[in-house]
Amino acid sequence: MPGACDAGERAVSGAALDARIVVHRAHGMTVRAHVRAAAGEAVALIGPSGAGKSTILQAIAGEAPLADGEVVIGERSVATARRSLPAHRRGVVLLDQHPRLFPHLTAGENVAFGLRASGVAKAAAAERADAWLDRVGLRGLGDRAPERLSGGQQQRVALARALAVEPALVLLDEPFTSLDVETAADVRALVHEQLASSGATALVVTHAAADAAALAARIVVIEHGRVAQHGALRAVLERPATRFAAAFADVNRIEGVVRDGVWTAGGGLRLDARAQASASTDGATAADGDAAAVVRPADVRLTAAGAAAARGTELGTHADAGRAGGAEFGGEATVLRVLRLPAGLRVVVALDGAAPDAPGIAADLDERTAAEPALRPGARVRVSIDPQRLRLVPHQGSPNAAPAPTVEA
Ligand SMILES: Nc1ncnc2c1ncn2[C@@H]1O[C@H](COP(=O)(O)OP(=O)(O)OP(=O)(O)O)[C@@H](O)[C@H]1O
Repeated sequence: MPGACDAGERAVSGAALDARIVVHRAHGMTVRAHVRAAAGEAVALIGPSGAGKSTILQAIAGEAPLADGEVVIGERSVATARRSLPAHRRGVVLLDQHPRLFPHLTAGENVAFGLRASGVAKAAAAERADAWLDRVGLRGLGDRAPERLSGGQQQRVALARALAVEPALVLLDEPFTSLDVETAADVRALVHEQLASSGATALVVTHAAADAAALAARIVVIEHGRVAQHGALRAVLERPATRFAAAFADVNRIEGVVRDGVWTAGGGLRLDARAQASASTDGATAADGDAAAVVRPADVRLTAAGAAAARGTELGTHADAGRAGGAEFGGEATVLRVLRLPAGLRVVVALDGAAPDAPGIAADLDERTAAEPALRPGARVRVSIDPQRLRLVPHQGSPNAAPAPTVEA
C-alpha cells in the first residue's frame, strides 16, 4: 500500500526533499547519491538499468535501509542509518508501474483506504474518494472491482489513492511503462496536472524523454549508483556529459580530446576548438583535456564513398534540411545498421579509425530521398558534419569537466 500519513503527522504539501543516500546492494554495489528537490518541484531521475534509480526512491520511501546518509523531507529527518520512520509516517507515496490495488475493495474503497488510515471519518473519506475519482476521469466507476477496470483505469485509481492523502512527496517509478501509448499520454498529462495543482514535490524515474519533458524541469542522471550529471532538463539534453545521457537526448556524442585549441577524435576528425568556443553562447570548451562533440542525427550528412564521392552523390537529405554554410568535417565510414523511423531512416555508421568501442554515428535521413540500396549494412559512405552544428562539451570526469556532482542544487 502506498504510504499514507497518520492523522497527527500529515506533512505539509510540497515539502522540500534533501536526501543523502548510501545503500549497499548485492554484489558489492553501493548507491551513493545526494538528491534534492525544492518544494513543489518535479525532478526526473534517469539512468541505465541497474544504475540505482529505484533504490534511491525506495530509500526515500523507507523501503531500503540507509547504510549512511540522511533523508530529510520538509524540516523533518525521516531516516538515517540508525533510525527510520516507517514509510506511512513520512508523508511519501511511491507509485510504480503496478497499481497494486486491493482486489477485494472497490475502486472507491481503494481510494478511501488511505484516507481512512490517516484518520478521516468513513463518510468523509467516501466523499473525498468520489471527488478524486472524478478528478482522474473515473466518475461513476467507484463501485467497480479492480479486476473490472482496464490497466489504465487501475493506474488512475492508484494515482487517486496516492494523491488523496496529500503527500508531501510523490515518488513515481516508471508509472506509465505498462500502459499503451495513448493511455500513457493521458495518464502522464493527468499526473502533470495533479502534481501542479497539488503543489507536491515529486521525483520521477523514467526511461522516456517524453516523461521527463512532460513532468520535470530538472533532471538527474544516475549511473553506477552515482549522480553523473544534473541540471535543467534542456541543459542536460543539449550538453549530455555521458554516453547514456546522449542516448537519452537522442544525439551523437563523439568523444575526443582538445590540445592547443584543436579538438581531435578517432577517424581523423579535427576541429578548431577555439573558434567553436568563441562562437558559442553556452560555454563550449577550448581548454586542453577530454571533450566530446555533440551533434543531432539530423545534422549528419551522408554521401557516397569511393568513386561517387568525387561527384558528391547525396545518399539522402534531411527531413529538416536548412544547413548553415561553412567548412564541413567528417570522413569515410561503414554502415552498421539502418533503422526505420516514423518520419524517415536512421543510418548508423562506424567512422574509419574510430575506437572499437566508440558508439556509431547516427544520421537521420528523409525517407523520400534516401538512397536505400546504397544504405545497407557494410556499405561505404562518407560522413560530413557542418562544424556550426556541433557543440563541444567536456567529458564527464575529464579535467575540463566540472567536479563530479554529488549535490543537487
Ligand atoms: N531489493 C534489492 N535487494 C538487493 N539488491 C537490489 C534490490 N533491488 C535492486 N537491487 C540491486 O541494486 C542495484 C540497483 O538496482 P535498481 O533497481 O535501484 O536500479 P534501477 O536504476 O532502478 O534499474 P531499472 O531501470 O532496471 O529499474 C542493481 O544491482 C540491483 O540488482
